[in-house]
Amino acid sequence: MLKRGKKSITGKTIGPHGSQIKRIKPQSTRKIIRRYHFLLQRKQLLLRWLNFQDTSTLERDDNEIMELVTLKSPEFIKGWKIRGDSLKSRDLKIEEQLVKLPQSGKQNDPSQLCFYLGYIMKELKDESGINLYQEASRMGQDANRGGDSSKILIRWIKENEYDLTDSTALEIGSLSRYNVISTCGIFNSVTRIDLNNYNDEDGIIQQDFMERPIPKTDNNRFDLISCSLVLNFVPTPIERGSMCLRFSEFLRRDRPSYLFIVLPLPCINNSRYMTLDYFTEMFASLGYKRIKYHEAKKVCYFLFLFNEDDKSNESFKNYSRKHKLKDGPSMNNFSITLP
Ligand SMILES: C[S@@+](CC[C@H](N)C(=O)[O-])C[C@H]1O[C@@H](n2cnc3c(N)ncnc32)[C@H](O)[C@@H]1O
Repeated sequence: MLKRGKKSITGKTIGPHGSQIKRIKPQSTRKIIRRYHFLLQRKQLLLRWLNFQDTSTLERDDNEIMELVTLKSPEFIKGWKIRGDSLKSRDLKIEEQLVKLPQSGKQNDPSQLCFYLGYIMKELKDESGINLYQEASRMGQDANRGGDSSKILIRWIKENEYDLTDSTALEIGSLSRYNVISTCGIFNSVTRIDLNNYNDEDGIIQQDFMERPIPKTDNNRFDLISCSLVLNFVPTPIERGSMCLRFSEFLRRDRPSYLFIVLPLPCINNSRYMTLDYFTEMFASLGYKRIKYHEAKKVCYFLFLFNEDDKSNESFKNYSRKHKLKDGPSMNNFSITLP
């Protein structure tokens, strides 16, 4: 019998559960994921510097942004086209300039910034770019590399004997129907959604959580939402806040319901604008009580119990802008602001 990740008789590498997927080495996995997040961050920085980051812009999609930036400067198109369709070699000079952007950026003339934006948006848009990113994320979840994060969620549920009889779960940012949340047999059904499903993995609905229709009755709400490494993927603090606010629309109110969140550890322990206490208190204002927390080497896991009656409109206003909580040269700026 073939084991996961072993070579088949034809020499092709077999991925989880027999699917044929390209294997990516752990170092490359990390590089791809890091670069993707780096490009997302630089895109936001450029949009801000080019004054496209007002609240109305948040509603705009990439096509609209492209039209607006092109009107500002045709350099955007030059940046977009510079690499043509050659996906192998990156433009190292531009990549270097992008790294130094925070130091040099504001002095650059706007058309140069538009050029960089064109380059970045093409890189991000490229289907094979996102495909590779998702594949890298999926490889990161491989059992040989520690497994997917729902493993710890299910351990907590079993250890604490949470009653989830006849229950349903929603997995946001799902990359595989074989994650432990789906295979553990605890849930009657697991709805899996992701913005992209380029690998056409069966059983994952291609859907933006922010566009998912809001259920009107508890029968259509979920007992548990799992949101692993998704909030950090959402580009701006206010969009992250909107996502946090929206979770409760999908959680049952007639019996205990749960929210499981996983974040890269530096979002919580090395940000100027976020700490463990701040995150916990922000969620408390939204009606969530933290019942479990675990820090691993690189990520941290939260399990919250939701209670609609604990929502406090007054206190959640405290989180509508970012507060500098700490400072230091090597800290990041991860933050969440509630709309
Ligand atoms: C880093 S991957 C994490 C995947 C997996 N959950 C894990 O823990 O490794 C982030 C995923 O979140 C998805 N995502 C981001 N925003 C989303 C949204 N608004 N709705 C649905 N999926 C979203 C992305 O498409 C991406 O596949």
